[in-house]
Amino acid sequence: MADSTDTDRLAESDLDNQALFFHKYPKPGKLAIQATKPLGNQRDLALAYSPGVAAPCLEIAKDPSKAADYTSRANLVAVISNGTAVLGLGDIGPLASKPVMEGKAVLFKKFADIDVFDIEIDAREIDHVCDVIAALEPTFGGINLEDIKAPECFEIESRLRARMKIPVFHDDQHGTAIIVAAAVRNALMLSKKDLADVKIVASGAGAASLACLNLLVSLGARHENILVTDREGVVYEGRNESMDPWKARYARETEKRTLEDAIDGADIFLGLSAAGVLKPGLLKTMARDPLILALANPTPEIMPDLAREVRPDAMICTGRSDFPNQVNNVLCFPFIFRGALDCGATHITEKMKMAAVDAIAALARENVNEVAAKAYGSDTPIFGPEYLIPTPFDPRLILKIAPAVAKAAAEEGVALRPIEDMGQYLETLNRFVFRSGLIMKPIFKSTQDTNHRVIFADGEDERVLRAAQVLLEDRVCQPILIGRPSVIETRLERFGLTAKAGTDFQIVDPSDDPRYRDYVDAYLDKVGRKGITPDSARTIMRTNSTVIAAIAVTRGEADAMICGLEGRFPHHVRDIGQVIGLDHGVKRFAALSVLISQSGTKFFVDTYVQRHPSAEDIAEMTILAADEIKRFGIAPKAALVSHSNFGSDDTEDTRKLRKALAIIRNERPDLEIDGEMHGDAALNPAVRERSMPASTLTGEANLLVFPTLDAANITLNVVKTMLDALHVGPILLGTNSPAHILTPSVTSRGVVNMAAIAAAQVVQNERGEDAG
Ligand SMILES: NC(=O)C1=CN([C@@H]2O[C@H](COP(=O)(O)OP(=O)(O)OC[C@H]3O[C@@H](n4cnc5c(N)ncnc54)[C@H](OP(=O)(O)O)[C@@H]3O)[C@@H](O)[C@H]2O)C=CC1
Ligand SMILES: CC(=O)C(=O)O
Ligand SMILES: [Mg+2]
Repeated sequence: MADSTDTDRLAESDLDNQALFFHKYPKPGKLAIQATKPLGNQRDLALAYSPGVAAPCLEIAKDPSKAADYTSRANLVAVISNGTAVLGLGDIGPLASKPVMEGKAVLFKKFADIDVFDIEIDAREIDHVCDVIAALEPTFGGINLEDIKAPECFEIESRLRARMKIPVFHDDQHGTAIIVAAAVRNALMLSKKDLADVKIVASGAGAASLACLNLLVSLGARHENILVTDREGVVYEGRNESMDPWKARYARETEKRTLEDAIDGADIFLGLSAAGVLKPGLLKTMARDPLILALANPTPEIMPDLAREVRPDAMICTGRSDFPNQVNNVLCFPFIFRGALDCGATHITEKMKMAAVDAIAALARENVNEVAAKAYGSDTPIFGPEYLIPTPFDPRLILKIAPAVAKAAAEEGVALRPIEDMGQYLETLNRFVFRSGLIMKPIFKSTQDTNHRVIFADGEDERVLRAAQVLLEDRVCQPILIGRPSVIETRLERFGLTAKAGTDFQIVDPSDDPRYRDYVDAYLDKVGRKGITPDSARTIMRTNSTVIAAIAVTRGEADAMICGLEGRFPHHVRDIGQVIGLDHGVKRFAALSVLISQSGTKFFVDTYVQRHPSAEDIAEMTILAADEIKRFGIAPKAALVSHSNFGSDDTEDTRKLRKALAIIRNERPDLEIDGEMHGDAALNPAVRERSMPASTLTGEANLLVFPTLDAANITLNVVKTMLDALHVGPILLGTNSPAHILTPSVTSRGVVNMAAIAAAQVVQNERGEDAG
């Protein structure tokens, strides 16, 4: 088993490699453009392009506000950088900044469904930068300036705000300031200190730091309580080196010259400078219950564990997602822009920023509701030193920040399209709660540090080896690999993976394992009367890694198993059936597949096992699938899909579905389900309403149940390919212990997801046993 020091070492050394791999495959980069209108025929072409396109052009020429109706502009933001202050990496230039800007674009999309063009400009002079950006106004609904260094960024932003009639927002300044202000407010509430009295020492006198200080001052912090340091040390009155008018506002008449001098007695350390600037010893002189905001990215001014050693009373925040209290502008920019775009704001005003601060700070102090709890996984956070602000995954962020910002915009008179019906607006925002594509989050969270053992039948496969490394680093489970140790070691080295076979994970070598005889006996116990002779059992136990994995699970040497990267699905089903068997009361296995795409998450059953299920089989698989879906924190809504719509045809299959519906309604009246119905009626309530106004299904179905394997599997693959969706699964339903059969086309990410699902099933089964 790997201890935490081992896994830390692995994580530090291998994250870079994984990040390079992640960015390169399957397509370089993180973004692509997607058309939102079909271009299926000559007529579509005539509408989308010449001659039809002239009509919206002329409408917009007459009335520019019509661009919001006829183009994507109102939901399109430019993330623009000149690469002069890229994270804490410094002035690495516009081209090298592109991965960060693509990353910001993806966050805009994921968290707030805002489309983004990332624009990296080769321009450093203020005039040049402003001319380039101002000229882009016709294209965009908003401008998010990113990683442009101080002091130029201040002038650039204020000039562009004056020149442009769309929101211009320098994220490193204001996004950071908003989230810092929220964290400070909540921390001071816990330490029972007043912002007007606290002493603040800042490391960094650049874009982020000065904007944070400005906002804190406007909230009540006092200039005379603030000391700012930069590369030259304390910013004092009379200093000439590396000064500018924005820094000069914080120059103090003081004898202090170093961070060490300045931090003495400070209540808040605000780090927006560079890695490792804050040495642990310096924390000793800080006031009681200090707040340490070590926000440099990717490596903070001090790592939380070092800070905690010296100051156990400290509240510690970083910009990173792998520690509690992630104070990062990602908590702000997607949501503030969502609110600003939705009301057609021409500017983001101080009042809109304050509304965002209030919303974020208040959210952390609210009880976590059921929906949000799912984003946090098993440990529901409680407001306190380890939970000063919500995580970026909290689905309530968009519901709170966007309306507050839009309301403030209307009050300030900068909203061209004020939101008229806030209730209705909230409804539309609700779509993010389940469409974020972050569906695997509760699964991963529930497995954290539980250390369950997942055995992989295909332990020599590159995808399994890559997955094993990720699973170890992310503390999802302890992988056990079946394979030849020498092959595994050579491949780990070849793929640049730092995990060590035998140390970081256990290996089961089928040709040389001391438990071999015990395994053969255990197998014969299971299958001895099913036509397997002792001789063939011995051969199978040397050659069939699915059987070996399954025996390991039944002997309690592993908690769950993954196989199927090679070989035929039905053979693996047979082996698992013979050894692990069916869960109590279950008659047949079935396979549930999840498709995650930009347009939502859908579950499909049975995609791999039962060719021609009976009505009883369909009822059973639907109930198993619905229960599995709850593990993802989703309430199942099932549709029995067919070529027939609520009795429009009468065939063997439609009768079968109707009978299945009756069985399910009888056995599980709690389940929201209807059928048989067309696929479009399942997914579109308006279509369903036309044919069956009295349907017991509400909204969009998320579980599609098919009459045959052909129908389910064909639909799965067609939809997956057309939507470029991520397939998670197949999840084998009905097993006595978690066991999953992947398909030969699975990626290493797919292996990770399925191992996490298996580990989460173990966790949940244990909880069920404890409760029972
Ligand atoms: N967590 C979050 O959400 C955010 C974090 N950040 C982080 O903040 C940092 C600064 O970003 P930003 O303000 O945009 O960049 P800027 O280039 O505008 O400012 C950087 C500031 O840090 C100072 N600095 C750099 N190195 C050191 C050092 N070794 N010791 C003391 N001071 C130093 C610079 O000093 P000088 O003036 O002397 O050059 C300058 O004042 C980055 O690490 C960035 O990742 C930024 C935005 C958001
Ligand atoms: C988070 C961010 O914007 C930065 O570190 O620059
Ligand atoms: Mg930035």
